[in-house]
Amino acid sequence: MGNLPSAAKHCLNYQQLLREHLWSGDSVAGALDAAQEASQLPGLPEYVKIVEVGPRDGLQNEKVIVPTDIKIELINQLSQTGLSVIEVTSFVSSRWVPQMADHAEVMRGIRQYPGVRYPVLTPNLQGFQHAVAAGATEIAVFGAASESFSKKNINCSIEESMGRFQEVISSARHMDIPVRGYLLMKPNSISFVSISLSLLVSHLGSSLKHIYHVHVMIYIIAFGPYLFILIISVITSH
Ligand SMILES: CC(C)(COP(=O)([O-])OP(=O)([O-])OC[C@H]1O[C@@H](n2cnc3c(N)ncnc32)[C@H](O)[C@@H]1OP(=O)([O-])[O-])[C@@H](O)C(=O)NCCC(=O)NCCSC(=O)C[C@@](C)(O)CC(=O)[O-]
Repeated sequence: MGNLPSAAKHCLNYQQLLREHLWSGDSVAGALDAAQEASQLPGLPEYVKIVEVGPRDGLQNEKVIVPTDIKIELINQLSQTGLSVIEVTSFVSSRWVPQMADHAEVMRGIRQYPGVRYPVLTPNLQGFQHAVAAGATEIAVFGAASESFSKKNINCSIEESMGRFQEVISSARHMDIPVRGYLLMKPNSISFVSISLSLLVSHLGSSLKHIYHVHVMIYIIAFGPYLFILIISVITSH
């Protein structure tokens, strides 16, 4: 935690701030003051939730497949940095994403630290069932804002994907498993954010009554001399 850049520290939520101060030996009163001060700043949200997606989003893009024990060690070490949510892996087809083929081994192999949540991606009911069997207690579904992106990523239309998510979400709700939703879009699709979100919410409305957060995540990725901006909308249920 002490190594986090100060900008990142300001993104920590109240519980994190409190924990950080306790770890560093500062008084709880100091932590409370900092949290109260932050929550009183006009226009700022009460907290920002950080989801560390490196073990899943990062490693799925590696050309060389990272060995399972290294992934487990990475997640175990991340668990000790003060992060409260670490996305562990994805229960997708190994034909599509061979980098995530060891999803069950990784899920079973990590040490789950108290206070840290370990969600996984589940594109369909099969993925969800395998995830639960491997011990996942929190999941995320992911859809796309364009038909071509949806087909390319999860091999189905947007409408079909909604049906799959509905199955996954209903099953998750029966098991009291929290669900997050990603909505993927190309960088130039910013204007579609609100339309896509309202479509997604209205499609899933019946099974997603517990939604109360809609976030837009902005990724800025440096690639050589270029900067890419990726906007992702995230709906969280917890
Ligand atoms: C969605 C599927 C599975 C559909 O894949 P499909 O081939 O259309 O599935 P299907 O239902 O036609 O079944 C075909 C075969 O796949 C199997 N199958 C079916 N489902 C599963 C499953 N869950 N896990 C493992 N196997 C599965 C199924 O059992 C069958 O096996 P067979 O009988 O031929 O041996 C496939 O298209 C897929 O795995 N896509 C990968 C999508 C993916 O992981 N994309 C990257 C994550 S999204 C992302 O990175 C963006 C995000 C979220 O990070 C935001 C950001 O960028 O920050």
